[in-house]
This record gives sequence, structure tokens and C-alpha cells, in this order.
Amino acid sequence: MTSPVENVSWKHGVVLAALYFLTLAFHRLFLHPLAGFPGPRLAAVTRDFEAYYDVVCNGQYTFKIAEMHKRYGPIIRISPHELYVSDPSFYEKLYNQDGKWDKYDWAWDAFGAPLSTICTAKHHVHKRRRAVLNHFFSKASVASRIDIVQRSVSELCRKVDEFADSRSIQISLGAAISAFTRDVSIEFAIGKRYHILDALDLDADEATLPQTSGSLWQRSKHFRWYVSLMKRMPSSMVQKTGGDGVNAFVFFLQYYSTLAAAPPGDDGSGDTTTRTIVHEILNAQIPPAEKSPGRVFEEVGTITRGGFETVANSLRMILYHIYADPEVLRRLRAELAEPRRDRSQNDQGSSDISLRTLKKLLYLTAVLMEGLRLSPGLSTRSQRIAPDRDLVYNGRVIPAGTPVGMTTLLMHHDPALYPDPKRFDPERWMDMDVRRKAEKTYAPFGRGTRICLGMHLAWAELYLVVAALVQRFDFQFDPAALADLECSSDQFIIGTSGRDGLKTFVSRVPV
Ligand code: HEM
Repeated sequence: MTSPVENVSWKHGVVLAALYFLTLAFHRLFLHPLAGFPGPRLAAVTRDFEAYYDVVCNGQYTFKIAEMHKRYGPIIRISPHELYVSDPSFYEKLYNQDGKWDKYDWAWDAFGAPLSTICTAKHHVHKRRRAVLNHFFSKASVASRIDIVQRSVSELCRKVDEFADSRSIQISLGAAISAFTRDVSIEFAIGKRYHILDALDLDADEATLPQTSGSLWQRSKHFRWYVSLMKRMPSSMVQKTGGDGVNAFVFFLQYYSTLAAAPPGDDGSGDTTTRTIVHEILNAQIPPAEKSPGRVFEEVGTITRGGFETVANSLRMILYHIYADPEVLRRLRAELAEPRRDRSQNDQGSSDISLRTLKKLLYLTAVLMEGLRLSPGLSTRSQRIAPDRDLVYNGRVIPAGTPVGMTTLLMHHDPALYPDPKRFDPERWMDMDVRRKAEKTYAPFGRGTRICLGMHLAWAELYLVVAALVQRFDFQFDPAALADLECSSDQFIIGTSGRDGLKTFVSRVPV
């Protein structure tokens, strides 16, 4: 007697699979709780729609979403389970401190660091992890450790100065900025100086901008096995394919994963004075599982990296625009000359202006804000989930548990908020009333419970680097460089062409 299984041919398999997919499609299109929301039918049926724009077209879904809104309206279904809103008036409601807000684990698990604060999806777990680090990254803590940033700014100026007044060799300022942000971020978080800037060959012919791991993230979002495969790859293989920056990164990750196993307070170096995020975690009153080597490893890796290309992209954009417009440069120099004059009249020695004073300079602040508007760190949507309550947009009920996203980059380029949005115009921020009003829809560091942990450090870097370079150097950027600095693909952070957009001859500003 033949068993029923033997009677099943491959044709039955195909029919069964087709039935399964048809039923799934029918359910998603007509019976799913999001079925009533507008959007492309294919996006409602399968995530492969997004995968096509992410993987095949290299990070184009952000721009595709912008296009879809023109056709389908302010709220759309962009995948079977996810909604997207393009109305700035909803931003405050979606990104705030009140109530529970989860992140979308589908998007964040793709980084392969589920134990890190940034990738933690659940509200209450995130709250506990974040509380351990808040003080370390507070405004007061950054102010008390500002020497870390100042030292790296001096190194940057020294490096730039090596190229000054050369008529034949250009510096790759873009690559120098990346190395600077790496040095600062790593030293601030884990107290180690790797001198990435010092080691870098900044001859413009050699240097290119370091590319991030955004394409890995795009792939692992859609192919869940991809991230595990990468994690299993021996670091020697990673190092073979990576440059100096990647090698330094792999090295310190390895170093700190060993260190994380050491007793609290012991970093193995005999140095008991340096505070690091590792100390913060190991000494915190939290369950032992929260201090595991794996968790510390993921926390160190994600936090330090959070301060790499986010700050660097914004800095490059700001510097380009300052030097592209002689009037912006003139006004900045005039404003920076005031506190310098005061310092020399008071005979306080160094002509470096303190961070506190720089923050009070209206025009400089407007320039930085405008740069952060154009290059706000992330180019992807950041979804929020209200796990325990429905949300309401324009009278439409969004069921509890639905991931809803908005993209700051797109909001910052909305012509209704910022006329002629691609134009760099610091004047937008010179009126204090306008600044206050814009706070509802201007959010380079995000908002709410997940607002950027490193924002005070980032502001300090922006103020100190721009003030130092503008006072000391003249650069001649190629106007075509702007295209290399603008977002051309969603790499989670702003994805640019990767070409070094800021190759330039340098000259010293006459004293
Ligand atoms: C111009 C520079 C920067 C920009 C524009 C920026 C932007 C952002 C944004 C928009 C978020 C929120 C993500 C979300 O909503 O899910 C974020 C989160 C975060 N950022 Fe930054 N960032 C910058 C610099 C830094 C620096 C210097 C560090 C650390 C050294 C850092 C570490 C983090 C961390 C750890 C989070 C996660 C916070 C949490 O989930 O609680 N960022 N950043």
C-alpha cells in the first residue's frame, strides 16, 4: 500500500504554495487591519517591493516613499505591516516623551546588535539601558570633558596646516573630518586614542571617504540570515577587505569585548581615573545579564559608530556652504572676531574661544542649524509603535502595535516649511520666533524617548571645528563637490557618493 505522501507530486507542492501566497495576498489586501490605508497594492502584499528599492536600487526607498505620497496622500501603507506619514504636524505626536513607544524590531534587528540601547525595540528595556548612559553624555559631562574635543580640533588644524600654501598638493578635508569624528567618538566613549587622523594619508589623490555598513543593513533587513553570516565571518577576513579605519574599529571592538569580562572598575590598563561607557555599564545597579560581555560589546560598537559619519556628514556640508558663499564666510569671521578681541583685551592668553561663548553667537548657530537641516544624520524613516493604544491621524485610527514612520531628511526639505529647501540660507534661523516655532518640525537629532544620546557631544564638535577652521584657513572647494555631499541613497545614515567631496588647496588666513 502506498502512503498518502508518496501520492503528492511536485505539482501539488506548486499548487499548495500558490494557494498559500494567494490567500496571504488576499488577506493583506482586504482583511488586514491596515487594508483601508492607501498605497501601492504591491507594497501592501509583499515587503519585496521595499527590498527592490533597498537592495537592487541601493537605498532608494526613502525617495520612492516621497514619490508615493504625491500620488496617495499624507498617510500611506508602505509595506504589509507599516504606515508612513508625511505631514510635519504629526511629528510631535509620533516622537514624544509621553507614554510607551517601541521601535520596530524588524528594522533594528537587522543591525545584529539587539542588546545595544539604540537597537532595543521594547520601551521599558530601552528606558533602563538608556538611564545608565544619560549622565555620561549629558551637557555637563560633555563640558567637563571638552578637552577631548579640543585636543582633536588642534590635531585637525595641525594636519590642515601641513598643506597650507602648497600650490601643488590638495588636502582631502572630507577624509580628515571623518578621521577627526572617529577619534573624538572613540576617545569620548572608551577613553582610548587611536590617532586615526594622525595615521591618515590626506594627500587628495589617495583619500576617499569611508563608506559605512549601510548596505549590509539594507540586505539584512530583507534577508534575515545575512547578518548572522557576517557575524560569523572571521575578523581577519573583515580586516583584509577594510581600510585603516575599519581595522582600528575591529581592533577596539575585540579589545573591549575582552575587557567587558573583567571585574567592574578594572579596565586592565591600571588607569583608574578614565571614565568610559564600559565603566558606566559595569558599575550600574542593573541585572547581571545587562553587564554581559556581549551586551557591552554591542553597546560600545553602536555608540561609538553613532558618532562617526553622522557628525562628519553634517560638518562637511556646513564647511562646503560656508566657503561657497563669501558673504557667509565674511559674517562668520566678523562674528568670531568679537569674542577674540574681548579675550585679547582682557589679556586671557589663548585666542581660542570657549564652547560656552561660541554657543551664544547667533550667526554661527544659524549656520550650524542650517547645515544640520540639510544633512540631519539619518536618511531613513524612524518607526515608532504605540504598543498599548491606537493613534489617530486626521481622524483615521491607526491600530495599536502598528509601526509608523517619518523621515527627518524629507521633512527638512519640505518646501512648505523651508521655501527653496535645497538652498543653504542661515537667515532662516536668525529670527528667534521662527527658531522657536520651527522646533516642532526641525529635528536633526530626533525627538522623544529615543532622541540622540550623543547630541551634546555632536554640537560641541560642530561649534569647535567650524570656529577653528574658519578663523585659520581659506579653502577653495570645487562647486561640483556639493553633489558628492548630498544624500543620494538611504544607508540608514545619509548615504553620499563616497567620493571625497572636499579636496582642496589650503591657505592660512593672514593674522
Ligand atoms: C550631527 C551628529 C548626529 C546626528 C544628526 C544624530 C542623529 C541621531 C538621531 C536622529 C537619532 C534618533 C534615532 C531614532 O529616532 O531612532 C540618534 C540616536 C542616537 N545617537 Fe545620534 N546623531 C549624531 C551624533 C551622535 C554622536 C556623536 C553619538 C555618540 C557618540 C550618537 C549616538 C547616538 C545613540 C547611541 C543613539 C540612540 C539613542 C537611543 O536610542 O536612546 N549620535 N542620533
